[in-house]
Amino acid sequence: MAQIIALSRFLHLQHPLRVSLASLCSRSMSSLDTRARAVFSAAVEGVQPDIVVHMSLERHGDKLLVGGQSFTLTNNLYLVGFGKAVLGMAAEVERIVGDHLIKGVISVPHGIQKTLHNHGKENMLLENNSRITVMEGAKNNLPDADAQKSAECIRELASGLTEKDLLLVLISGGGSALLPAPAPPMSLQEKQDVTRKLAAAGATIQELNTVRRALSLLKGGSLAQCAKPAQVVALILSDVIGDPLDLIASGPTVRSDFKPEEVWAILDRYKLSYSLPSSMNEVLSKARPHYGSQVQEQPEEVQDHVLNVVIGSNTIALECASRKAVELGLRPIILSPGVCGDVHSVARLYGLLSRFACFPEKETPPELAAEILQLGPEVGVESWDLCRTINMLVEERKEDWGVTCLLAGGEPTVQLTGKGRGGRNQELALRVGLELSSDEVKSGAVFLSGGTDGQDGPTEAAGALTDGELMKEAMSQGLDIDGFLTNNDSFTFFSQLSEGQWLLKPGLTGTNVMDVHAMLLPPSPQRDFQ
Ligand SMILES: Nc1ncnc2c1ncn2[C@@H]1O[C@H](COP(=O)(O)OP(=O)(O)OP(=O)(O)O)[C@@H](O)[C@H]1O
Ligand SMILES: O=C(O)[C@H](O)CO
Repeated sequence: MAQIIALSRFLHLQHPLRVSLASLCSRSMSSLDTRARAVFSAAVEGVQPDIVVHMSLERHGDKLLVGGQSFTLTNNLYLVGFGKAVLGMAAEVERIVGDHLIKGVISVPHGIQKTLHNHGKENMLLENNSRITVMEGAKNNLPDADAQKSAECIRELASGLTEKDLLLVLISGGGSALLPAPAPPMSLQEKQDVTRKLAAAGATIQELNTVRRALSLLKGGSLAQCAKPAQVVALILSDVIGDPLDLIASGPTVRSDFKPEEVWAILDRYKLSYSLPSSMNEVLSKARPHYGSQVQEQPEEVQDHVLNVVIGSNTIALECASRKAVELGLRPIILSPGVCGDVHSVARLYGLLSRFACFPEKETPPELAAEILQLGPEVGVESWDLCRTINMLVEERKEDWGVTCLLAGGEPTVQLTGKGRGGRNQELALRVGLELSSDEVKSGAVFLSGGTDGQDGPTEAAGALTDGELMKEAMSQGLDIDGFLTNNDSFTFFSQLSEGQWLLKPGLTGTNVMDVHAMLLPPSPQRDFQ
């Protein structure tokens, strides 16, 4: 604590600020609301599958430049892909290098072609004469027999390649469920049971995918291993905080060490060790059959035929949002692309930051900055990023730079206690609205939280917007916020509030780099800095 207070002193937070209460109550809501929506759209636009592929592949005659390396095209190109966004990625790859493409197979979510077609996203669909076979599966994001069939086709294609060939692997979120290849003797049903139990017990994506990797014939680098001696280039659209290559879609092109004790520790943590099928014991007790002894003796040689390139991520989405903010006359600050942790703590952080940017007393209480910094580890934000943000907020206000647009991304979590309809973005917006409403002095902030895939939980909305008038608005319409929150019913709440005008409904976007948060903080020109 002492350290944190000292840090806040270092940040010059002791300015005696004088705030005029009346001035702070004025709001320019509709304009901020519209700009917040435009900033979100720009974030999503910047990570559209076809756009990120276009930005990362450069074609010069028969040369393909990617990730700083050059590959020669001699009608030697093959393609596989799995994930929610790979259809759009594949369509763009085919537009760029389709003349050298021999064959491709992609595993995509059930019904996605029809949905994209219905949303008018023809640019994300393959041409009728495409050389790529599209296989749909994994209904409700769960591995199923269809996805297993796709995984088999992908494995077969990769296994038949020679050293003259180049395999492009398209990877995006949802790829784990779309590439199920249970290591024998484990059955698909058994593997599905294990992952479902882990997910229901609250395992993180890191834990879940560590287990999935250990039980698979294709994850944890094994797909790239199958393709050897062909060159492998993986284009990855990241949906995991920090973009860990070995975890996104369980890393089929990234060699990972197989450590059974790590897997057992995870199963123990969620008290699952004693309710597992015997096949799992068998899989975990022997070295992976497809990783021969030669591989283990010379691990550094295993993947020198593989190039993994992250072509889209939450960071890129935030950068695009930031550029849009500037265009709209806002002053962007990117807090972090790694916001996680319980939605209560995340909402608290935004409440504190808004309060900080607009404190009502003569001086910012050092406890305010201290509490912000203390929350950092709980919400996945580094102290350095919080300090930088606080410092910029101080500077922007001091120099009267206008409306600030605080941007962040990541994936907070909700502990479900009720049976309502909602998602983590709508629940976060609702909780931030409560924070903003409970402030004595209104900052005039508008907050937006949205899933970049366009779908927040099992709802038709991507997220919602909110501001400090939320509580008053809800009360005047007879809506009991606490009741909706207890039942995790944020979608119903926002649908009923002012005829759903606060919902964010971009429709299915065809991409996924987790969530984007934007908090627009209007200036408070009446502040005097002495
Ligand atoms: N009623 C609800 N209220 C709040 N959050 C919910 C509710 N129902 C589900 N969720 C949360 O929504 C999340 C699942 O939503 P979603 O389908 O958007 O997942 P996702 O993690 O974005 O998946 P993907 O990464 O595959 O897109 C889970 O974290 C779950 O806790
Ligand atoms: O498919 C998966 O494993 C998740 O979406 C994380 O990438």
